[in-house]
Amino acid sequence: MSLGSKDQSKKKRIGFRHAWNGIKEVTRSERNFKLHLFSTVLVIISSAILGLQAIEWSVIILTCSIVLALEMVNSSIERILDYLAPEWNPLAGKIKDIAAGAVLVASIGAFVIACILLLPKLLILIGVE
Ligand SMILES: Nc1ncnc2c1ncn2[C@@H]1O[C@H](COP(=O)(O)OP(=O)(O)OP(=O)(O)O)[C@@H](O)[C@H]1O
Repeated sequence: MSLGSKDQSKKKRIGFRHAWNGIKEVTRSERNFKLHLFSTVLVIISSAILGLQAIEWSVIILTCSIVLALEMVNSSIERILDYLAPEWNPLAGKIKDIAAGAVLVASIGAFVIACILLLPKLLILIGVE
């Protein structure tokens, strides 16, 4: 039986609320996510002050979103493993390390991109170049 359009839009709203609850949960409980969120806000404020072009904004937003989303996936993997394998287990440890490594790779990439896009404009702004 197919859902009516009213039921479908209610289902979509509920799905969005669950996703929002997930964002609130990691913001509340994950120190690393808070750190990445703070860095994202800092980069966005700096980008606004330095006047990036549309394509540069797109790269910055995409990069920051990837880091935040990966941090959330990493937190989910940690919780799944804490639930399925609460005791010490070498395989669980390796899986957690790999997931944390994925976040680190994306974070290093984001840092390099932020330097490439923001540093030259910052140097011009403070009159070094
Ligand atoms: N059940 C386990 N068995 C073996 N090693 C584990 C286990 N749980 C955690 N570890 C090791 O401790 C590290 C930290 O795991 P933890 O679940 O405490 O994540 P965390 O401190 O929140 O890490 P992150 O900074 O990546 O969010 C893992 O990367 C892994 O090396």
